[in-house]
Amino acid sequence: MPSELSDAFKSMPANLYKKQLDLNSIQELPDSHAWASLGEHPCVDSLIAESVPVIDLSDPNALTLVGDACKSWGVFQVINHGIPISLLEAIEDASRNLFALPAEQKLKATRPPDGFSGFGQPRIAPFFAKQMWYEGFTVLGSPLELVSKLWPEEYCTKFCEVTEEYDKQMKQLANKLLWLLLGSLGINKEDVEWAGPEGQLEGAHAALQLNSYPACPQPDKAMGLAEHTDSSLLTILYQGSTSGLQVVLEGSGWITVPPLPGALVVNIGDLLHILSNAAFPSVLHRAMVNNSKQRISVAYFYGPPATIPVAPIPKLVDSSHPPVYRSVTWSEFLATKAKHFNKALSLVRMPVPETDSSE
Ligand SMILES: O=C(O)CCC(=O)C(=O)O
Ligand SMILES: [Fe+2]
Repeated sequence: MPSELSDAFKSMPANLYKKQLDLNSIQELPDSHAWASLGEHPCVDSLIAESVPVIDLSDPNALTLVGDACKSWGVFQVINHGIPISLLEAIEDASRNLFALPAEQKLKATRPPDGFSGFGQPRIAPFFAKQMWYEGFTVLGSPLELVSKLWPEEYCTKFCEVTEEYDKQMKQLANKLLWLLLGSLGINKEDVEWAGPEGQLEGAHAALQLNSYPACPQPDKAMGLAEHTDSSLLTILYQGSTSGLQVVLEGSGWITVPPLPGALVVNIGDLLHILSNAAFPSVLHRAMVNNSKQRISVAYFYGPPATIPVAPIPKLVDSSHPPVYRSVTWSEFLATKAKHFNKALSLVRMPVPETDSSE
């Protein structure tokens, strides 16, 4: 099993750049990008009154509100989160500049088939018959080596300064959110072995994913990012001011997470679903496109140290709540997901105990 996060895809190489078209120059939706069945899974915004909770982190009731949102939705938006708007705007600008580079220039920094960082289609692309109206740039660790293939030193330094500051501030927020989320389940710093004595989660890993969805000539037939759950503990998403993110509301269907000025979307990932012994659902989500403007989003995937076994927290396990999952490291889970995609969680699920038929 891979020991480093960056090695997670070594056993499942996928060429995610080879056939990439320059989406900015296409006037008509090619068949390769036309998703026939989208109409079967429409967005139900106009049919339901509910919406993804918006939580003010400075609210004295934040713990309860966050706990309720995580249990029923697996996703919420946060305001008063402490990340300056100027930093959110700076990372959006930096992403726009990156994606505006000419296609042949981007080829110099494509994601290697078995690697993590660089330009490319999403890792989930091989599991879908059609291609997504999407381009991504993933950063694990410092992006300096990669971006120095794209820009002169002065531009690289600026880009790296923004991503490093973003990473630093997101890490603090992710830490705070994780303890708040776990706190809502009655979990303290002593209950998580890898948290460290002060709960500082020193070894926590994170990856930054810059997403671009160019304006699309036929948005009702195209898919930005197909439905998936994230493999993280939690993901913090900045979606700027352009709508596109949708989540599944169980029993109702897809609903939009509307962009709110300065707000961040927080969603539960597969590993927190496991850690919480399935108390928090890992929310299914997707991104749609529009025909008037490019949409940029920035996802910060926050997870545990790469090789620490993640399992349901013992305090959440008892005879009436047996462990739903076996333990798995983030690296192992990423490798499993790369191979089996939406079956990965079921592959780490504990077998359901057989019931005694004589009773
Ligand atoms: O662009 C979005 O709204 C969603 C992005 C996302 O789900 C991801 O990067 O995993
Ligand atoms: Fe996602």
